[in-house]
Amino acid sequence: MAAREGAKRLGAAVAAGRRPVHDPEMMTSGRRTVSYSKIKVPAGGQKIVLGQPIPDDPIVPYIEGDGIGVDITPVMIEVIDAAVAKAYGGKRKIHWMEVYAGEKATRVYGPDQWLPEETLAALKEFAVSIKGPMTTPVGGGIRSLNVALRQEMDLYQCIRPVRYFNGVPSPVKRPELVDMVIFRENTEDIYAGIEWPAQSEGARKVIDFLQKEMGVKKIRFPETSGIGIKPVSIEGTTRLVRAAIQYAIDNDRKSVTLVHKGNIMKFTEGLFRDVGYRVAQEQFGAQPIDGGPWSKFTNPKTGREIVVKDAIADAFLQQILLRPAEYDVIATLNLNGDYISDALAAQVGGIGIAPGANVGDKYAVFEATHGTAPKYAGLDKVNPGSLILSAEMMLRFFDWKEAADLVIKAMERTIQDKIVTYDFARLMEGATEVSCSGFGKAMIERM
Ligand SMILES: NC(=O)C1=CN([C@@H]2O[C@H](COP(=O)(O)OP(=O)(O)OC[C@H]3O[C@@H](n4cnc5c(N)ncnc54)[C@H](OP(=O)(O)O)[C@@H]3O)[C@@H](O)[C@H]2O)C=CC1
Ligand SMILES: O=C(O)CCC(=O)C(=O)O
Ligand SMILES: [Mg+2]
Repeated sequence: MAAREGAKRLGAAVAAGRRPVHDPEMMTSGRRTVSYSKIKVPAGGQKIVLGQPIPDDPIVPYIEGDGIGVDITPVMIEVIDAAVAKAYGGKRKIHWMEVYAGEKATRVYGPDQWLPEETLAALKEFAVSIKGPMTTPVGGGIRSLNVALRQEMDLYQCIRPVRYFNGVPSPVKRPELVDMVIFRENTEDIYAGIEWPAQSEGARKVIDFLQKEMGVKKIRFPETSGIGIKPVSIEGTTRLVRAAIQYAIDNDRKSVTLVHKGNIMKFTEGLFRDVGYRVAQEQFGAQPIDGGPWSKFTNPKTGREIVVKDAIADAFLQQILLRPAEYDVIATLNLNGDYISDALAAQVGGIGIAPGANVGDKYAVFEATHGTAPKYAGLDKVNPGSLILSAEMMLRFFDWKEAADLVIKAMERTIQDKIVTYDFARLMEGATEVSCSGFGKAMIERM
């Protein structure tokens, strides 16, 4: 079976909250094959093998994360353990296994060990994991470890649902109209990290090549330009758009919007749009509406219509504020998806409750949308909601629906009782402000 078929199913399964069907080619060995130096594999618990039923006692690796990782990760674990215990009375239990990346890895493994090999090996061996945020310095320094993980593990779908919880303070009048799921391409685009600093030998060589070999005359200041390359492929676009459309089918959604800047970047963002429509037409039987390019097809599962349309990114950013109800599933490129994630999260109360999952053919790594918020690190202050809701997505992937529902119910009740962290408290009348761990406790009390 083609790997991309496996990808389609795993991605759709994560997004739809179903476990993937049996597929021998997606299986890793049921036995332990790797020995670890610093990672302590729990004595109890079993490895998740994709394609087989999720065990009742899965081992789940987690990366604590930099900055506020130290605050939110233990709270997430406490809340998820409580939900699982309450839902299954001890019949099911996650065996958490800490693995190291980012600043903590440099403390455990030594200087410059930001993403140790055994961490990557463990994330692959145990297939499904969750991570806190990791710091990326601006300008120089190490490249993003978050992006590196996505690329190394080929986690090509970044799935970020954006929905409103009643009672959350929002800067818009009708936040409840926002109900979108972003499918962000996660391995290509300008995020590939192919770039050279201004005045470096690399930049000079590339500029020289462009000017002399390619006849490029449009580099305004060639002597002082940094250069970045933006690869966008037919394969990468096809698999991402296919996953987004499959999600729309599985979840009875109304539309899939391809968001791009293809009027300006014709052969990258424009390619994304064109290939996106082609996928809809050739793989899902979509037919052009009024001569196209918007297209539609009948959802084979529900008989309802799904429209595939596109929007240019700048216009899209104003439309999600003015007419959010018109947008549903969003498929977009890496950089656009990064911007859109935070912008949409703000409409429903901010990145304190914005969850996500990175999904590929063989592995899934769940993670919040936000970063390390360094000024709050270690203060037990920030909202743990994003990471808790990312773990809730993981529970749905396990098909542990009862536990996932408990997490959502507890989140709703806690917010409705106006027990919130600082980010919501500062915008709400009559709220009780609690700490990060206090919010977790309040959630557990309301399960
Ligand atoms: N996937 C990842 O691991 C990501 C990592 N990063 C990295 O994180 C670092 C910091 O990035 P930065 O641009 O400051 O973005 P952050 O997302 O870390 O923080 C920006 C602001 O968002 C608010 N915020 C973030 N998290 C929470 C939370 N849990 N609860 C409440 N409010 C929250 C805070 O707002 P306020 O100040 O208003 O209180 C915070 O100052 C960078 O190194 C960046 O590269 C960034 C994004 C994703
Ligand atoms: O990797 C980083 O530091 C930032 C990534 C990011 O903002 C994101 O994935 O949303
Ligand atoms: Mg981001």
